[in-house]
Amino acid sequence: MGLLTTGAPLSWTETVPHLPSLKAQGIEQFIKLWSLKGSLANFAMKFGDEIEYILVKMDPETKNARVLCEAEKVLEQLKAAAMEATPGEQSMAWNPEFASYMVEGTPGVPYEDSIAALLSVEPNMVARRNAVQQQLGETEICLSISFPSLGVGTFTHPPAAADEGNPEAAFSLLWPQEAVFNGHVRFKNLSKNITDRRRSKVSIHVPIFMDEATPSPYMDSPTTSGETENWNLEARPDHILMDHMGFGMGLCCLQVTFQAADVDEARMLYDQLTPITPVLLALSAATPCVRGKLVDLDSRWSIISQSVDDRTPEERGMVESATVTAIPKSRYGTTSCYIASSSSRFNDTSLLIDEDSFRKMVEAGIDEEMSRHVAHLFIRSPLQVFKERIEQDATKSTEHFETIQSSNWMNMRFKPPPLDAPGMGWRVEFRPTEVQLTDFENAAYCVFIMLITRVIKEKKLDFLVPISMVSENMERAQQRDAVLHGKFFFRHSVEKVSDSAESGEDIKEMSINSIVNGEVGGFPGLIPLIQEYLTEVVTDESTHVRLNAYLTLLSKRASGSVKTLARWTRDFVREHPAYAKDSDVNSEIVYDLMKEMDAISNHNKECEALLGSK
Ligand SMILES: Nc1ncnc2c1ncn2[C@@H]1O[C@H](COP(=O)(O)OP(=O)(O)OP(=O)(O)O)[C@@H](O)[C@H]1O
Ligand SMILES: N[C@@H](CCC(=O)O)C(=O)O
Ligand SMILES: N[C@@H](CS)C(=O)O
Repeated sequence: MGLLTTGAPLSWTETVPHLPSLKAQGIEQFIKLWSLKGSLANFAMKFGDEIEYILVKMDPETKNARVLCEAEKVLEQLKAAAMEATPGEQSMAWNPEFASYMVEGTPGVPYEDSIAALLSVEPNMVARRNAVQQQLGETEICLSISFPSLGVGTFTHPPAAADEGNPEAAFSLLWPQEAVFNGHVRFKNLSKNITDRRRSKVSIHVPIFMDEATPSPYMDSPTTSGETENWNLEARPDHILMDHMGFGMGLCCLQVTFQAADVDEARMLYDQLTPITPVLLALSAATPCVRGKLVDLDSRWSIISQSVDDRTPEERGMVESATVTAIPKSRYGTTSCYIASSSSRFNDTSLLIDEDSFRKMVEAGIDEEMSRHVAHLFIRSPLQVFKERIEQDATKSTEHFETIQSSNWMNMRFKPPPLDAPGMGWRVEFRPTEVQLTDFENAAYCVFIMLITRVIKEKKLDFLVPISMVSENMERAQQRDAVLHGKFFFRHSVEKVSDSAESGEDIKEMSINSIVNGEVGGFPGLIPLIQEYLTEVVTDESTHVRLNAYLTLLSKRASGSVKTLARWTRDFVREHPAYAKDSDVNSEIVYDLMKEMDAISNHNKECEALLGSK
């Protein structure tokens, strides 16, 4: 959801003169925050999930499924209904997301660190889905997926045409402004400022899945008449092309946030969970259809990365410059460094930092690793600044820090306690997991992430590999069927850090199956490690059974005995009578896919291939 402060937003041109001051204030705010909150201790472990849902309008007569752009109205109703249901203590909370067809739901208050809380994750998700569905009409459905045919013809309801080349719509030939959430300026403003900073539309390339009848080479063409020449300049053989932030940020995920006891524990968890993020990306793969085509990737990650890439041509290294430093990646991308002092030897890539910010933090007594992490975030420009609040008092606001922090979208996010929330501690957010179709699956992934965090904490396990290997693993995790065929750098011994790890002796390339389920005589496996922990802390048989159902799902996904949503969707498309084996997922297939998904997520249909036998 990001930072949702309000006011009159500055355009990118208006922001430029203020950049040095905004960054200086942002760092001053972080330094202040560190001095006020750095020594907070003894916070209880808490956690919460965030699920992004989409609204879909089904038209049984024409067999069309379109995204329903009514999130603003639905959110208002959801908030009102939540208030009415349990005054004072709401069981769910609702927030906007980038697209006008998305809503984000979280538990009303974070969960406590207890086994009972783990068991309440799924019922809460069920209640959330029902709550959204209750606000919808008969032919309107709520799904926790990324919509497969964004940008294909008139893909919204009410119908809206892309305002071709309109600067307000970030010049997209395919995406209408009506599909961006209008109830908060953040989303349109981010989209516009990204385009303006970059000095061109975003350009998103995704390799197409080459099926038997897919034209080869495949050249994408715009669905509208305008700007064909520019489109052709951007298009790449065998790739589909998309030209708006919505194609990325209009996709959905499942995120889990943890509160740590103190800042040191938060740093440790941030680092230890980082090598596990690619494993979850591969294991949760759910995005094989993009812009109405089967693609040769299984996840949303690189699409979102390209969709918010605000780097200038000089920063992207496309135009030589003696004064501008090239930045190797987008602001949505893989984590660049570990942040605990003890992890620093695994930071094996050169890290771009904002030198001035770094110097100020070190001079203020903040250690080098933390200063480097924040100075790395600060290589990015603020994209969301409000006229009324350019000058701020660092004892009262952290807005300029948060503006940069909340638009650095990486595998993990390290979240300082807000200034004005005395009960809130240091938190870390686990961000890459693809959202799953059913509440059972989303609960399974959330509980798994929570339990592995618990195990890391209790058993002091060490998963660190050089950060360059995490980046490589993130690339591998997105590949088609990475869960079955990918190999990932992983430590095969989880003893406390040893010197051998430094020389790489402790690290092997392992399959997701080996990492998740373990190897005979080798790596014990994440699930066996969790199970061992559960036998120590859970005495009640029925609790074991329920938690084991979640672990079994992930275990079977890892071994390939049940499909990821990506594989299941691919198979559905390829077996559909209207599929011509040419990679095209036409409107009839999309309609039937949405219908099938709705039936499965509402328990009207069993799906053993996806969920396993219960
Ligand atoms: N004290 C806490 N400890 C752990 N989790 C928390 C805590 N407070 C909130 N959460 C969880 O954090 C998530 C939302 O975090 P936050 O309110 O910081 O949202 P956000 O701004 O959307 O974050 P982001 O943009 O980083 O996703 C929810 O899952 C919520 O349940
Ligand atoms: N929808 C984005 C996340 C947006 C956010 O950071 O809140 C994703 O799928 O990763
Ligand atoms: N929802 C994300 C992307 S726009 C954010 O607000 O940060």
